Amino acid sequence: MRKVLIIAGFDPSGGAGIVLDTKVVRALGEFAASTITCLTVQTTERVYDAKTIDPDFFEYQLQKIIEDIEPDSVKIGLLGSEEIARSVLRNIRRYNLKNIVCDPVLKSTSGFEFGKDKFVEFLKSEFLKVCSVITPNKTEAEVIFDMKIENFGEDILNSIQQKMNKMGIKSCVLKGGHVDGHLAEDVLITQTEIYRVSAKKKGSTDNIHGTGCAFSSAFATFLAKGYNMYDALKQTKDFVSNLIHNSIKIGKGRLVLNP
Ligand SMILES: Nc1ncnc2c1ncn2[C@@H]1O[C@H](COP(=O)(O)OP(=O)(O)OP(=O)(O)O)[C@@H](O)[C@H]1O
Ligand SMILES: Cc1ncc(COP(=O)(O)O)c(N)n1
Repeated sequence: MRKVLIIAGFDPSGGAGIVLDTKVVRALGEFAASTITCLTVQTTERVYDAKTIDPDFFEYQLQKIIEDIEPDSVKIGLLGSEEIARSVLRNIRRYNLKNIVCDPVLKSTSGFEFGKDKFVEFLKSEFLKVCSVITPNKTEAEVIFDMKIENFGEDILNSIQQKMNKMGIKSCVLKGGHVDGHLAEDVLITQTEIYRVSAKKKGSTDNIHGTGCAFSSAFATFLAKGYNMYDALKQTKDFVSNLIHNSIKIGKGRLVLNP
């Protein structure tokens, strides 16, 4: 069995974060271990508050679990602070971790801001370049690449590719759930290639949450299984689209995925 290490935050409603991530890895037949970066007060309606774990304590759990399970891939979700991000970076280097999928979570679907300016600058200048692939949504990509992204036209994608090369970012999947249109299109941009996948859109993206978390944990699981980037993306897209089309209402707010 393949082992996926989840580094992410805790959402008590189970709609996002580590609870959803571990269910995704399990649904795909592999084993998930997890380290918690941050606790949230959160329901299907909104995020009320978030508190990052003490950075030394976080690093202690991270190192012990890496030494024990030796993961085949890593999914990074909500980091929540520069200190936690620095700790993750240090240990990616120390243990020479591979197949790292980073979902650069900056804001929840409901609008809660998880990252402040210094944290974002650290991600852009030092953190994202050590990841195998990053999976920003439209808003996160606009912050990371410092540009407006109205659509996934050739000019915009070429400009992102140039910026990635300058910043040292190896690969990026731009997720298009929040881009207008009747298709949910995502684009994998590597240093040399641009590759698109799409699926039928269901309802309003703003009414479902956890899609980005499920996407990055599925992607990390397919990399752990040995798929290349393109095949991992195709498999992930099918898996997540299916979850979205079968999303359920468990509380008073948004629909959630139920892998
Ligand atoms: N309404 C939808 N119908 C079908 N697929 C969707 C829909 N919304 C998003 N997707 C797909 O779900 C995946 C996640 O994309 P999205 O842009 O929603 O990420 P996100 O904003 O980080 O998610 P979230 O913030 O909800 O966790 C992508 O593959 C995207 O194309
Ligand atoms: C612990 C945690 N991690 C990530 C998200 C982002 O997910 P979403 O954008 O669907 O709210 C979240 N709300 N909570």
